[in-house]
Amino acid sequence: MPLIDVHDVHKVYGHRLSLVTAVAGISLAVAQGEFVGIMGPSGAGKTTLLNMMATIDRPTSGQIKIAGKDVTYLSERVLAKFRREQLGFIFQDFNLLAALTVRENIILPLTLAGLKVPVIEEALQKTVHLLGLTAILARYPDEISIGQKQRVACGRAIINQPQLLFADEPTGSLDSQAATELLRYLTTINQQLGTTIVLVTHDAFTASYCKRILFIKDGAIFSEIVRQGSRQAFFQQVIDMQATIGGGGNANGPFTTSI
Ligand SMILES: Nc1ncnc2c1ncn2[C@@H]1O[C@H](COP(=O)(O)OP(=O)(O)OP(=O)(O)O)[C@@H](O)[C@H]1O
Repeated sequence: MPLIDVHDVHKVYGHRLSLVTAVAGISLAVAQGEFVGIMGPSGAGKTTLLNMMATIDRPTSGQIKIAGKDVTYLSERVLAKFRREQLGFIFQDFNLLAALTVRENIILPLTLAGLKVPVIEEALQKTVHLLGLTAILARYPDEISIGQKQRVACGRAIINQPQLLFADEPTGSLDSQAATELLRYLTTINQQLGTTIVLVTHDAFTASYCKRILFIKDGAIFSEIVRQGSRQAFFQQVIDMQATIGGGGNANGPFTTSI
């Protein structure tokens, strides 16, 4: 059974006189433990698709199952609990709370869930050890680097050990060194913790860390590539596919030189 099962999903925004079809009948499956990228031109429907899989947005029609559970039409209250317990999220702009320390930001999901201090402390230690954040726990977000900010956001996303981690342009605000670091940590999370990762990106270097990439165009799946050889070879495949798909690829983006 796939961990994520998307069946003929459509998403239409707007009202009768101005309808926008963001997703036009996508079906896909993501297996447990996969590291999947979603790419495609600007406006292709990537974020809409990710948000529907992440239960942040609802399909207009179609069905989405996560671990066999149909999440398509669950109530908002049930979905909020499901997200808190089963899913992790990383966004381009980190979404850290400026008034909280790094430590408080990372443990926030567990504090909100009302877990006991020793349980929180144990989870915190594991997370900060994995992400190399031990030395900066007492600092505030405006006292750390951009790359550290995204690692803190990553820590907050995985502290509840979600089976699924969704990331929307996680390297979009990072320089190439910080991006590389984050991508190595995401690889570790995928390989060591077995966390399934689904990531949206415009960037070929970022995508080259995935094991499989779905290319979306005009709200539909255009093609798919699977990494078989080296990451460098996969990077070239991504660039080639971006050239084929056209419109909005980032083949000359800031990270292409670091390959
Ligand atoms: N809330 C909304 N209301 C109306 N239209 C929307 C909304 N969200 C997205 N759209 C439209 O749906 C289409 C797909 O948007 P989406 O953000 O999913 O694309 P994307 O591939 O993630 O684009 P980008 O790479 O530029 O972020 C676009 O035409 C967009 O303008």
